[in-house]
Amino acid sequence: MAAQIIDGKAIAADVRKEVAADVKALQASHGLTPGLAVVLVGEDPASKVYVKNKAAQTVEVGMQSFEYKLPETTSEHEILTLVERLNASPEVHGILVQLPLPKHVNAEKVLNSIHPDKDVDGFHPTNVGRLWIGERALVPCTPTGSAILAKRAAPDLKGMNAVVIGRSNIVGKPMAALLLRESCTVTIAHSQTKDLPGVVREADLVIAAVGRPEMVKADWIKPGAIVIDVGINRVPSENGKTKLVGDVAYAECAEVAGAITPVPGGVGPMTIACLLQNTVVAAKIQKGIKD
Ligand SMILES: Nc1nc2c(c(=O)[nH]1)N[C@@H](CN(C=O)c1ccc(C(=O)N[C@@H](CCC(=O)O)C(=O)O)cc1)CN2
Repeated sequence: MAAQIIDGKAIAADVRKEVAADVKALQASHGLTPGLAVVLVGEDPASKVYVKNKAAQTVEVGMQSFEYKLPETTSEHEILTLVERLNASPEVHGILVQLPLPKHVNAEKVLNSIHPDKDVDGFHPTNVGRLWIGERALVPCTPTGSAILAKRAAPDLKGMNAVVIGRSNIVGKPMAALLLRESCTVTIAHSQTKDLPGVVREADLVIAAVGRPEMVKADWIKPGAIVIDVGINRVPSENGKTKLVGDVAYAECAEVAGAITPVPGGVGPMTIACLLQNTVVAAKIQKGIKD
């Protein structure tokens, strides 16, 4: 039987509606309008599109958007100075530095300079720690979006065997922490995992976040499993142009899985929706407002 297609575009639109309602409520109760600052350094074409979409959606949900587009040659010191200014700005509740940064910039240093309470990417070590010990934290957007999509397919993930393929700080590790919070039994698999197909075959829930086009094949998937594809890979297409594919061989896996996310239109749109959600959370944290 063909899998249920989990529609990330539609679910992201639901999340944005909820954020817009939260923003209205905050304005009414505290006179507070959350503000998000996005910093783009350089000319990466995909990053430019993502930043444009972030700014547009920020305004759409009723928040303030601050965009900083800096040339490729901007020094690390200049970026750190800007972040320092944004850390101190009362109008800015969330700060996001778009990745990748140019090679001459130490990305870790820049990300760690963002105040943890304004770190809407959830990459700061303080938020990483808060997530793992179960404190109120700003949680990375892509894993948060992936968990929301998985829960649309199965509202209760408790007791499921979840295999996360990929161990990045941005997706794999926080994803594992979130699934643990949902009481899944979590395995983090990676390039050195022995018999990766065999490990994935045990999973009721597969999160593919390796960055390798269509690596996960149908015979890796347990029949009925939920498959969440975090990969966004641009590959040559038949017509001489390029197309986007995930880390999962979608057509064949959809024949075996119980539910599956497409690429595009799956996890990608959730990343920005969850960023908006995090900006509201950040504003509340800064004003001492309980959830
Ligand atoms: N500071 C950060 N940098 C980057 C992040 C991040 O979370 N924080 N993630 C990615 C890029 N990204 C958001 O910034 C992002 C990627 C993809 C999508 C998306 O909607 N994708 C669409 C396809 C879009 C296309 O056609 O290219 C989809 O999957 O349907 C949104 C946001 C790296 N940098």
